[in-house]
Order: sequence, then structure tokens, then C-alpha cells
Amino acid sequence: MTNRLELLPAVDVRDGQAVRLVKGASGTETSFGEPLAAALAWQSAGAEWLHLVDLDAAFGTGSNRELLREVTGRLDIKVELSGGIRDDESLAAALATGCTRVNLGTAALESPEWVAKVIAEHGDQIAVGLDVVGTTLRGRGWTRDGGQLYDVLARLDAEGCARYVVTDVNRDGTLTGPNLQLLRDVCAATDRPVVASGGVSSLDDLRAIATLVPEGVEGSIVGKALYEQKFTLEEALEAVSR
Ligand SMILES: O=C(O)c1ccccc1NCC(=O)[C@H](O)[C@H](O)COP(=O)(O)O
Repeated sequence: MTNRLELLPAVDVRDGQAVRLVKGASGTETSFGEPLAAALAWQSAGAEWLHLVDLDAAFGTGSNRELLREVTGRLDIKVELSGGIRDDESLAAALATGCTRVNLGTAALESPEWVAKVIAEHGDQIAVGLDVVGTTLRGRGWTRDGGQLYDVLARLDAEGCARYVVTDVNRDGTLTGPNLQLLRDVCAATDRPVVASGGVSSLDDLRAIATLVPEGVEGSIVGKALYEQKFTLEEALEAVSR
């Protein structure tokens, strides 16, 4: 684990476009244009990671697989691929893009035996997204309840899960700030690195997340704040560099 907070600018793709949702809800999209243009802009600005999401695959409304493969192939930086990775076929396609790791969501809740198998097979290439409301997990593009956070966390820890991407669904895409207490609580419950996701609105939010690095927060995904130009990626990287 590094001492500096890693930043993962997000490109969430729906129907071929980069979009942002409010609270992860289908139908709340604001479009921000070409995914490849956004990804290349973050790379040029100094990003070391991209968090790239196929929202159609997550919601079961289609697939942007070819587009995500093209975007990943055009980048030199590390890519975390998310959305609708739920079985051997979708996992193989995701890993074949050359991404650095994938983020499993629904599958971790609905197919625990498969997830245990792929964690054993792929190790550090598998992260699990813990998308929560209170301490209840949400699956299937965040439309169904999926069990209790700390029960699932204990199970995944025992199976050797390498890392968690933790999202407070009610903060996601709202620019209302990260749920720092949730991040602290998850870090206290696991010795695995945690990637924070959802709600970042300001450089102070990123500085606040960065104070949790000693507790186990490794990185932060940033979406809407960058698209709405609350700050630039260069400013964000500078803010967490010390
Ligand atoms: O990551 C997923 O698989 C996913 C599935 C369904 C709905 C949303 C999903 N991800 C959203 C994100 O990862 C956001 O880009 C990220 O939380 C950034 O949020 P914000 O900074 O609040 O815009």
C-alpha cells in the first residue's frame, strides 16, 4: 500500500456515452460525451488509474463491452473495470481487455461460490464493490438488497479478497461529500485496502479521505466533481500528494 491516496477518475458508460447518475439510479443520467475523450483527458492530466464502468451491463440494459475494450486498449494507465461482471464469460472478456483489475458487485452477493473461485484464481486482479445503504448491501445495479455489509465482508476476507471498493449509494453522484465514518468502519473491520467511491465534491473531501490512508484507504474514485469542474484532476493530484 502506498502512503499517498491514489485517485481513480471515473468514466461511467451508458449507451455509448460517458454519464453520471444520481445515487446510482437508472434514468438519472447526465451525459458528458465520448468515453474515450474523457479517459484520454484524465490520462493527459496525470491520472495513474481509470475507473471504467459499463452501466448497461450493470443494469442489464445492454452492453458497452467493445467500447470499453477499445478505451482500455488506448490507455497506458491502469484500468479498474466494473459493471456486469458476473460469470466466467464476462470475467474473461473483462480481463482480456488488459485491465489491471476488475470490480465485482452483484456477483459477490448472488454467486458467492463463483466469487470465491475467481478470487482464488485471479487474486489481486479481483476487487469487490461493497455498495451500501446504511449497512445493507445493494446489488444488480443497486436496485436490490443483498445482505449485511459486515457479514459479507467477513466472508470475502476469509476467501482472500484482495481489496474492496466501498460506495455509500446515497452519496454517489450527489456531490455531498464522502461517508468518512463508513470508510473508517470498513477499514476497522478488514485488513484489506479500501477504495472510496461516491460523493466527492471538493479538494477538502479528497484531503479528508487522504487522512484515512493510515487506516487502510488506498484510493478514491472521483466522478461528478471532475465532470462539473469543481476542481481539475491536476489540482486533485496535487491536493493528495502530501
Ligand atoms: O461501479 C459499478 O459497477 C456501478 C454499477 C451501477 C451503478 C453505478 C456504478 N458505479 C458508479 C461509480 O463507480 C461512480 O463513478 C463513482 O462512485 C463516482 O461517484 P461520484 O464521484 O459521486 O460521481
